Amino acid sequence: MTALILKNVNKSFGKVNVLRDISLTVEKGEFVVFVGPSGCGKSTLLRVIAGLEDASSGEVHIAGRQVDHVPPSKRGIAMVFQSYALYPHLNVRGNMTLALKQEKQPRAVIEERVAKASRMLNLDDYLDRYPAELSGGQRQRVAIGRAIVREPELFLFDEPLSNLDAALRMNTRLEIANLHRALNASMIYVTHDQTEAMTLADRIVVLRDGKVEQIGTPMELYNNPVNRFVAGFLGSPAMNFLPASLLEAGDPRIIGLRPEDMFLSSDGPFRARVSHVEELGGDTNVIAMIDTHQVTLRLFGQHRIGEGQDLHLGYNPEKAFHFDPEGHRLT
Ligand SMILES: Nc1ncnc2c1ncn2[C@@H]1O[C@H](COP(=O)(O)OP(=O)(O)OP(=O)(O)O)[C@@H](O)[C@H]1O
Repeated sequence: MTALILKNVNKSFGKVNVLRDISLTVEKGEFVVFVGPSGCGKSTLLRVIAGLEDASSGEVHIAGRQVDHVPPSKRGIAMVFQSYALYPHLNVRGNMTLALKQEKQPRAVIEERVAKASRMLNLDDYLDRYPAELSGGQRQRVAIGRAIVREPELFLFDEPLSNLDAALRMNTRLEIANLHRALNASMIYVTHDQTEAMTLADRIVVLRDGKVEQIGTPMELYNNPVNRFVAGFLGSPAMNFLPASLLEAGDPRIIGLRPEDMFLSSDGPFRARVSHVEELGGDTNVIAMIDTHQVTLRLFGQHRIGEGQDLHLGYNPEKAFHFDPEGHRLT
């Protein structure tokens, strides 16, 4: 059975079309990530799925049931927000059990589910604490635990890690990946952190201006983006774009080169001046100007390169992407 089907979903606020003709199928057990620039409609789409917003037209089906007129609490979904949204006057156990009590689940079921979720999330020692007595990471784990105990058909995550610091983000990201595996749950996850998107997703949906630009596995999108927008959106540092006329006068195309596919080469075709060097220890990012175009190279290891230095740069032609001036992919 499919976890979610969206059929031609549109949403407008007044005259503004925020979601445009979105169709998508999520299989049971799949982890699907929505990415896209700020304002592209990721959260609105999640809220339409959750029932917190009504679609202006189109259909939402969850686990085989059309839910367009079903209230959020009856859709079989559980949502985890960036802000945690815990009840401050309830302790961890109270936060995790509230929805189950409202559903009038038997006490034994409630206890069993809380025990299982708190074990999975390492929350056993915190069940009597109140949200104010927890760290940000612990609060987010409680919010995730609250979703798990409901055993939803579909988990919805809205940027759940964006309030956490970098180290905690990485740990919690791994926990979410483990949870997905352990629960074999269907999950939809909104983020604008593309590391989260690349590492967590079975499939990524790239949105732009309320429309789906491309859907695919992380590597499909990375290796075979349909256009310049997707090519530039996935990958960190981002893909470099250079006018092909730098190599051949009059060529209107744009060349796309990933930072790892450019290198130092004394007979390389590009002359560049280094504007900045980021030494990461294991890697070095070199930011340089080719004419008026900024490029980033990702070099393996440590390099003695200084600002203002002139370099010759080469690239691997097999790894080059070509786009027409409108950004459509050519090769
Ligand atoms: N209740 C509302 N009324 C009017 N416009 C809205 C409403 N909610 C969202 N919008 C608009 O819809 C568009 C999409 O917003 P949405 O929050 O879905 O984007 P997003 O991709 O999640 O962005 P971000 O990454 O910044 O959170 C934005 O232009 C936003 O201003």
